[in-house]
Amino acid sequence: MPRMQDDTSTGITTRTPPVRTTTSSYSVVVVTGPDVGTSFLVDGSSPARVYLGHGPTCELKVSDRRISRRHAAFALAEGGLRVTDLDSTNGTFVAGVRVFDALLTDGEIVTAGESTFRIDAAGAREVSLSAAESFGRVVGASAEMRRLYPLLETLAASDVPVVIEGETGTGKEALAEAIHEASPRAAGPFVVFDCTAVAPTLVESELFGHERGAFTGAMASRKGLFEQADGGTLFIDELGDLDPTMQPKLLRAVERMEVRRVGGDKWIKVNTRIIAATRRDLDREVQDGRFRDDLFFRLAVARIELPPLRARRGDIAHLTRHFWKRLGGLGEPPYELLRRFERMPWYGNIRELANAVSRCIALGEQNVQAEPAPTGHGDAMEEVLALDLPYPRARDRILAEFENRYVKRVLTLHNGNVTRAAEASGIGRRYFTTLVSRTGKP
Ligand SMILES: Nc1ncnc2c1ncn2[C@@H]1O[C@H](COP(=O)(O)OP(=O)(O)OP(=O)(O)O)[C@@H](O)[C@H]1O
Repeated sequence: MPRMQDDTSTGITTRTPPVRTTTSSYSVVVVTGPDVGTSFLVDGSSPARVYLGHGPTCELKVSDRRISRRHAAFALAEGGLRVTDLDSTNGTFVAGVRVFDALLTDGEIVTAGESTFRIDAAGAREVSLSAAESFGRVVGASAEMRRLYPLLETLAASDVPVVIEGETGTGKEALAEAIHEASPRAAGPFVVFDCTAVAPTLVESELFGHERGAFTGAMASRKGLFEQADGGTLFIDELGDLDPTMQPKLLRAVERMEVRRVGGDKWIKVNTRIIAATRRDLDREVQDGRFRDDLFFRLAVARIELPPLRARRGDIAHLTRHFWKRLGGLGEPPYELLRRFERMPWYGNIRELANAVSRCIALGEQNVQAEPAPTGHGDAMEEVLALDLPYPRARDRILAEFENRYVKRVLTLHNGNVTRAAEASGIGRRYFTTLVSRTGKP
């Protein structure tokens, strides 16, 4: 049974949805130019942004070469259809004026390249939205997210490469993992590679492994991430930052599903699904020659855009409740907190929201579950000193208490993510994990 919750007090309703909903709709019709007659209907069943361009994955794909690969985006907005120029080479014009962002209404004409487009209001339309309020670990009840869920289910069942796009903190990695977990590969490994985290000279051995003696310091042979992810999914984060010299090698690995370790001479077969993410506009990277188009075609078989949190405000209260509960907040998050959060811009997106919730809980705002202190009150150091223990035992007690509180706090601040908590603590992941198990935290 889906959860029923209606919080009209915050102006946001997270009610198990009516499966059908009504939205406005607009047709974008090519009225002059090489693609005259082509049109695209933007309604509530479209992705949050519908792209115009000559790139292969644009919904409104045109052959006009004076239009950039991903030239502009259309999105339904209150009172009209919003057009946003995506830093195109030749610009987007409304009534002869170059625009970067404009609200269009019925009958308006947009010009780009050698083409003109007419915007036709197509009336209110009824569309179906998924009734789900989450997709695995990815939580979201806004129309923008519920529109995505059926596509995510289809992608999870398939084995095609996927590219997830979105600003930092929008949940790209969480979504990749959710797709993996909902896929037939769920029992296999989910392995993460961040293209920005490894020096360019080490990327090859990281991805494909190396043989003993392949380079100074290669004391033993080692499997690369492609092999480690065999039978599962390899998530390549920040794909747009992959060094150009590595791009043909990655293409070969993805096309043939075989890798050769650095310093090795045999090709090793792998069975690894690739999901990649980027905060960069890959079309622009391709257009500007920084990213190979053949690799782009191979990986962007399916493309998902995760809208920024400020573009799906309907999720703010829902996510706040989710994190509040997950991070140990007592009862419901305070009403004032929800109101304040709903007004904030969230440039750091969901990561920023999760951190804000954990700060509220950790810093003892209303409705916060009390931290279990050793005796329930007072300064832990004073309490241990008052026991008049021998020095080594007193020191161990205080250290244990410090470690316990430190680990708990940093884990809370980083949403339980051990890797990030270890980084923030400035200690190795392995040592941090030892601390976690010593303090009995998850
Ligand atoms: N829809 C969601 N529901 C629940 N938790 C989410 C959701 N989206 C993101 N998160 C959580 O927010 C944090 C940031 O998400 P994630 O790391 O997946 O973002 P990202 O887009 O990959 O960020 P970056 O581009 O910086 O790598 C994670 O702790 C993740 O679990």
